[in-house]
Amino acid sequence: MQQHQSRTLGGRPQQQPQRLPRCPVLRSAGISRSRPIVHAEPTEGNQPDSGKLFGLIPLRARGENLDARIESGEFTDAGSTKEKLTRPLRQALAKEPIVGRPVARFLADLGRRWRSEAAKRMPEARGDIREIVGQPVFVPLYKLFLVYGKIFRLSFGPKSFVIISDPAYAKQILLTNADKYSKGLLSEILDFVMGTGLIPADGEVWKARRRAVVPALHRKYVASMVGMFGDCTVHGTATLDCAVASGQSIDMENYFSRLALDIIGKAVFNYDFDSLTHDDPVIQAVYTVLREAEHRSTAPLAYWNLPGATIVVPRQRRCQEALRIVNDTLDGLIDKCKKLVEEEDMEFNEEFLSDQDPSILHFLLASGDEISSKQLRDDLMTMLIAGHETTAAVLTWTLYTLASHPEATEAIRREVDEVLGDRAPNVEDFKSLRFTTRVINEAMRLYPQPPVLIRRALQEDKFDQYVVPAGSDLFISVWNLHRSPELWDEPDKFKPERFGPLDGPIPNEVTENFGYLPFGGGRRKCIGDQFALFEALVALAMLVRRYDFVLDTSKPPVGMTTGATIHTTGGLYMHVKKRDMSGLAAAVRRQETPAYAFAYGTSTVAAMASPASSSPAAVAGGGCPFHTGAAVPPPPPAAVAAASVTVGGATATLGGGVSIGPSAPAGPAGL
Ligand code: HEM
Repeated sequence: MQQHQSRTLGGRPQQQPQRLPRCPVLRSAGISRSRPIVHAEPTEGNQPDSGKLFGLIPLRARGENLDARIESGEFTDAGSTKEKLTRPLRQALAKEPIVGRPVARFLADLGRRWRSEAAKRMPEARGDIREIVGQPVFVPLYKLFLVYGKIFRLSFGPKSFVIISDPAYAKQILLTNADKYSKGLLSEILDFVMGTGLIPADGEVWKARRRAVVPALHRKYVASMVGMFGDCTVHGTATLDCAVASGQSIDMENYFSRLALDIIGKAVFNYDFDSLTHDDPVIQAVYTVLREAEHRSTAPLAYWNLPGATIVVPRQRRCQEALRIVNDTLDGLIDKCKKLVEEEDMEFNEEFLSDQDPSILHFLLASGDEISSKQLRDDLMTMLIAGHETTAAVLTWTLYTLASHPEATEAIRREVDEVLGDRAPNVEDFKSLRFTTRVINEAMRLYPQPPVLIRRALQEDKFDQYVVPAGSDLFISVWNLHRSPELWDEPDKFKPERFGPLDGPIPNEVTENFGYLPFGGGRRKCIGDQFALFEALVALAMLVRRYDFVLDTSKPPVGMTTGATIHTTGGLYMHVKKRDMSGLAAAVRRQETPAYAFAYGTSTVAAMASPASSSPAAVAGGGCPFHTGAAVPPPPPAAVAAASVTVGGATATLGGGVSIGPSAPAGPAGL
């Protein structure tokens, strides 16, 4: 790897980009409909909110600045400057045999020493933060990786970060020397929402919480969740059917965000957000808090720590209010579950699971784990956030990728037709849904969630010749690892076959020797990896089998922006059509009561073919929270004013806006 000199990244001010609301709920609720000016294919990104404060350089200009400077060779200047400066003198002296040659030899020795010292100094890019802020951070990091290689320091004034893009170094940080690292910056950023939950916690607290929480995701629990994934997916098809009937495109990123929220709410604390069919203050509050966590992870100034910021800054005031709503809701759920535990007559064992409430919260309380309500809340909040955005992003980018790979879509369908037919998957089916799993594995390689893992060195550590002092902040760029030309053949191409024969092991950090980290690795590896993979698999298998998804080309191209996970810049708008299954054998299209209906009782799979989904009300499309701002205008109010449609457990009153009635008990055929 070459040695490089420190450089200054500069930027020129240009026009200010339009702000883009990233919250799917806000977007779908039409609170702000602004669209980004600058759009990029998903190798670049768009301006998040923070770009407005700290940089006036639009994305393209920023990217081009960096590209132009890389091309100019300024970052590839290698070796010792002193050695280079003295080289012409040495060459001139070498021509003079009496005095010149001995001096030249002396200078050559010195030059060798300078070069070897320089080789021990880590390559360093000095920058103007404006060239990085405001675009997805992993994009410039990738460009710099291609020039600087597997380890380099990125410095902005007094701040600096070590960027790691090498599997062996990643393994050292995550596995072999894991006790030398903490979550550092991440704990500071997430403290306001996760406190000492598993993701930000370190040391003894982390050990204790991991010991307590991991057993809750036992085999039987995950198997029962698979049934719930199917139910939630089916519930969500009402919304897709609205889109089919109306002909309007639908923001599938928003859709998956809501699906994942509904699932994680039930899985973690047995709360039915039902965000797929309605909006309410709790859902809004959850999204406000999520967006704030992302905002804080991308903002270069921790202004919220300034005295009075939470009172004076409107955004921070809103965040405090949202936190209060979420905390109150969680406290209520904790109290309710405590009462259930007191009243129920269930013996606790390591596979404890209650039909009435199979949540992780129930397991934790029934286990007799003595923890404060605050710690419990921190744990629940952590899992809510960790398990929601990630899975939603994986589904979003998988579907996006499939849109340009019809052959993969067809292969998924063949597999699902054969293995499942029209029923939802159960946990046993995963052994057979191998190609579909590979598609998700490959989409997670191309779009890792999160794209960067953050650590702080608690002690000095060494990576080959490079010393990283205690206190250093390190970014393991999973994006760089997953797209490294040294590790992958045609790294930017979607090739699910790259992981070998389908009957081989499911790729993970061990099979790929830390070159593939979809769920991290080592002792802080994701505790929800199986849960999440099953969740994505159920949703993808069921939806791709039943619907055709086609990108809405009338919308701006899909670009990337980032918070904790990779978001699209303006939504993933797709036209949805029912798949033509007329050619399929009737036997495959049978409806049956699935064996998975374990913990969440009523299965709604049979409702997939319910005529209610094509009722006039559904055709109107106004009941979908997704369609409030869609391109095709809703029907005139008079036509829909009195219409109502029952969607799963909620009655949606149609009227051109999001006006959703309270949950009403509806049978499985409610769809
Ligand atoms: C596709 C979905 C998911 C992806 C891509 C994902 C990814 C990750 C990654 C990369 C890490 C490691 C972070 C680090 O080392 O800094 C992690 C940790 C974690 N994940 Fe997930 N995750 C997903 C779903 C879930 C779900 C569903 C849950 C909960 C049910 C969950 C709970 C956690 C927790 C608690 C941690 C912290 C573990 C620790 O530090 O001990 N994740 N996840």
